[in-house]
Amino acid sequence: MDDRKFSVLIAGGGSTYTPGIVLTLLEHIKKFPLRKLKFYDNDGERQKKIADACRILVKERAPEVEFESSTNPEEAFSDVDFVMAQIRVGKYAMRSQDEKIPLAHGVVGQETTGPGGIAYGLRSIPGVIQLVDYMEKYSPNAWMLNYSNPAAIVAEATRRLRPNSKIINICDMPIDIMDRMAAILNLKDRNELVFRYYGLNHFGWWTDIRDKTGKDLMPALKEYVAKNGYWVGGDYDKNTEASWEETFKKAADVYALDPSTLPNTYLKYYLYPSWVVKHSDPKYTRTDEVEAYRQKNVFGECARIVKNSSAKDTNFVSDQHSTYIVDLCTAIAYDTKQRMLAIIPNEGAISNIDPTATVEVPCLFGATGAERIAMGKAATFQKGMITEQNSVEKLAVDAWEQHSYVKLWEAFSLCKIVPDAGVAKDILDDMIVANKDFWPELK
Ligand SMILES: NC(=O)c1ccc[n+]([C@@H]2O[C@H](COP(=O)([O-])OP(=O)(O)OC[C@H]3O[C@@H](n4cnc5c(N)ncnc54)[C@H](O)[C@@H]3O)[C@@H](O)[C@H]2O)c1
Ligand SMILES: O=P(O)(O)OC[C@H]1O[C@H](O[C@H]2[C@H](O)[C@@H](O)[C@@H](O)O[C@@H]2CO)[C@H](O)[C@@H](O)[C@@H]1O
Ligand SMILES: [Mn+2]
Repeated sequence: MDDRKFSVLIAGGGSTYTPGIVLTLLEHIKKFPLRKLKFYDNDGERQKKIADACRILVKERAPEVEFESSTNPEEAFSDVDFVMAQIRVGKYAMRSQDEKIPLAHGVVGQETTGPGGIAYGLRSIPGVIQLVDYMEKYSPNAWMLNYSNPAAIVAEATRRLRPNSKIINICDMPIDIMDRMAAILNLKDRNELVFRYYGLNHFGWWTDIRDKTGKDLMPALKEYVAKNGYWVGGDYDKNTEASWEETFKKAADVYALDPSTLPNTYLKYYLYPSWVVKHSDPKYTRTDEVEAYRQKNVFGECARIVKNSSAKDTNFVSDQHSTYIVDLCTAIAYDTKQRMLAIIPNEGAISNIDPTATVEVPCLFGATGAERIAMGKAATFQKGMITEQNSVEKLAVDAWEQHSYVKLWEAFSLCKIVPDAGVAKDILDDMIVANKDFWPELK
């Protein structure tokens, strides 16, 4: 370890994830030393509520760290080593539309999946590209870890539009599942697992999981997942919300389709769309839950901290999502070559998939970014699914680049969870109206 200290910018400072990330950064300050912590958001009012509380948190726990919060890109992006990007273009109001419009047509309504995910993608592309451009202008040596969703479409867009940028797109879903796997096996945490995984973001499979002695852990995990999915229960799941409980349990049915691998939970939307629609309330979707619980708790706790001028007794906790991000920064900063997942141009990592596909595979993280590890061939079932879904993601980016109605209609129609091109068109036409302030005008 040398004597460097880092300046970190959280872009999307007003996000519900911000306090958890700040807490994790402070808890890991010995491993990843900080000199500055900065927030940037284009909604100053929302960001201020989080920033006022985090300023107190930082002052109490690490007074040597400078804290700044700004809506001015030059101020925010100057003198920065790492940018953690977590914006939600259109905020929860638009996430709600992404979920409710498809459901009104009997189709899965989900943040990153199907028509909802595509709609969100077309909003996120310009937002994330703008962040990359700010970073390159004001701190050209910085790295961006982007987890603004839908990460698959955003990563395809940055691959095409900013191919040389120092942006790494990431997701915490496999992290959450691997921590569950460790709990199922009575191991300490995900770092005990040596794994092989391949697919697209929110669309992948583990093919091999071992402990550090090389012992195959797949048989025990499969036996458990076949009965319980990734649901651990008890203390482990005491704060898990009902909709996530349903998702973790449904992984048992997803697993049944290919007992040679273990699946990502998001595959439930593609493989059991009718079941998902049947279990959805078109008037009360995940956004309503998030607004009623996570957003309310986070902003409520921030207000409490500000009122008390103290965060000593805060109930904010560091979670898997933020420990993963700190692990990634540490690996890049100190060239540790830690093996973690990234969403990255394929270039042979999955040998029988288009080299220009944007895939999710294990990578070695170090000073030059993420180096993909070859995962071999996708099996027939996976190859078919990946090829179709990756084409959907590519068509969505084509549509945004070319302002093309037809490309977007093709993306909706090709998507596995949309029954036919007629339904696709009906959803698309409603979404064009809802997204008029965000999407390019389609020809
Ligand atoms: N990849 C992953 O695994 C993963 C995990 C968790 C969350 N996320 C993503 O993180 C993001 C934040 O989620 P959240 O639920 O906390 O949302 P949120 O709405 O609470 O926060 C997002 C913030 O982004 C700001 N914002 C929107 N557009 C912006 C722009 N163009 N420039 C600057 N700021 C902008 C908003 O004002 C808001 O404060 C979402 O994109 C979500 O999907 C990803
Ligand atoms: O519906 P939300 O907003 O609660 O979650 C959507 C996100 O879900 C995944 O991230 C989970 C993660 O798996 C879990 O461990 C914990 O950290 O919460 C995260 C958010 O709830 C998914 O990977 C993200 O891409 C989604 O945005
Ligand atoms: Mn994710």
